[in-house]
Amino acid sequence: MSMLLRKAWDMVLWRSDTSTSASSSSSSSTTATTTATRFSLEVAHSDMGELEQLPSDILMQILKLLGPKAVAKLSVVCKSLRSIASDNRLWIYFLQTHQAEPSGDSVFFAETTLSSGYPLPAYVGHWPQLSFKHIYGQRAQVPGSIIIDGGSGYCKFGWSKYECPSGRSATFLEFGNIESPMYTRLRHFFATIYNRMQVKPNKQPVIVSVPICHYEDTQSAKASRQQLKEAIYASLFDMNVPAVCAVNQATLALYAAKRTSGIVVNIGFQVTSIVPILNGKVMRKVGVEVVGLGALKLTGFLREKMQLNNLTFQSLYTVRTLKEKLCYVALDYEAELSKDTNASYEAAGEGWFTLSKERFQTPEVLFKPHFAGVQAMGLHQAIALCVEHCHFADLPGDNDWYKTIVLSGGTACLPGLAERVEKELHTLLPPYMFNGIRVIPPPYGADTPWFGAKIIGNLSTFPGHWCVTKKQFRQKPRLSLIW
Ligand SMILES: Nc1ncnc2c1ncn2[C@@H]1O[C@H](COP(=O)(O)OP(=O)(O)OP(=O)(O)O)[C@@H](O)[C@H]1O
Repeated sequence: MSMLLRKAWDMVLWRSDTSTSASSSSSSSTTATTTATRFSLEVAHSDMGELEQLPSDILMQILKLLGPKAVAKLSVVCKSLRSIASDNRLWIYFLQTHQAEPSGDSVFFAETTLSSGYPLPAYVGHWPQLSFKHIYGQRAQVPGSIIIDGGSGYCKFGWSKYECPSGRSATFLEFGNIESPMYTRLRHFFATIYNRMQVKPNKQPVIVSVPICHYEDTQSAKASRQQLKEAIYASLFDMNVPAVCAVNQATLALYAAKRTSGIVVNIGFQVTSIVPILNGKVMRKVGVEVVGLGALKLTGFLREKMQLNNLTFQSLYTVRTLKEKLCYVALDYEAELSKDTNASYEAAGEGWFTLSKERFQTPEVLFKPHFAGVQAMGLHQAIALCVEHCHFADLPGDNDWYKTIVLSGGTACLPGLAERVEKELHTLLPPYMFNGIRVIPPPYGADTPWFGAKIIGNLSTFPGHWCVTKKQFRQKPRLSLIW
């Protein structure tokens, strides 16, 4: 293997030498002479020699080890090498290993669907042939952007070129309600995040994600949304951020699932929103359902159950951890009650805890809010209602656009949730509405909207089509922005 690597490396070095000599000669002689020299050099080295004997998968492994720069040089050595060194699988591998992309599929989705910015193209008639080698090169030129997913409970922040968020903070505890359009609060919030990332605001574009709020299709809700938008843009531009892209969390979660249409069920910190989205646009006219139940309620419910069972704990953080580590959603609640469901977990600094029925009774609150004293419809009923509204809205285009249901939010990571939602929808909806429905668990766990933002931030066309610059904002503050 090392011999072969050396041989491949020699080819890279040879290519570097010839390109240097060719370019230096081009400055001193005529174009015709340079072309002739280059041609003869290439003919002389047009075979792959021993490398040709190798099975292509072995050769592919060697190229993977050489890395993208060397492979790009090799691709001009000869025809056979050009073909293998341009193989999309190889460049998908480099996109994953050198540019921290989660998968080739998400790059393909982004470049074919999101690259021309918002509004998204309504219908892509045929999928174009993409060269991932070309995309790799273009993406290498794109400056990294800052991503701030300002969840109402927990903020996740980091760099688009990194694999995952680099930090988190408890938004509500630290900054209060960032959905209320208070300039000073937002300015403090953003300044603190930039400080924690140790980065100057004027260097990179920023992608900001905010929870879906003021969701009604009324004039006053529209005015509140506009006010919040303007406060976000004004606070960031006053900090000299060069360009801002603000998208709501639900739309980003849909992009993370490689979709542009569907229903996003975001189980948030205090409320759950069920958001129909068509071609990247929130269908407020169809109706966003909001249920007054979120992560906080579930933690509170488990705390009460533990207190009733004389399980003592020092901090609410322990209860939250037990919820995350031990709770799950029962497929059949009644049947689960008769099973042995004991399980234990060692919470840091507090020792071992054993939970039993609380493990599935806690998430059951989502389906039976009255368990927690909340008067609201269950999650499944709210989703079914949204599906009905989408069906009868009879919007132009694909009739089944709403049949992909993407779960989002930390609570949506509870094991068994997608299966249970699907089962309940099967019972609640007539077959012509249910057939084709697919419920997808959060594609990137609790950080799903952050990853949706990363997909946008690493586009080969970013920031061009997605961002608003300070100048644009100052000239036209009320321009219709992505929300
Ligand atoms: N694996 C898990 N299982 C269950 N709950 C989880 C899991 N991971 C995180 N959570 C819970 O998710 C909650 C935080 O959710 P999330 O980060 O989505 O909130 P948020 O983005 O601030 O909400 P919002 O959508 O209102 O802005 C916490 O209560 C946490 O305990």
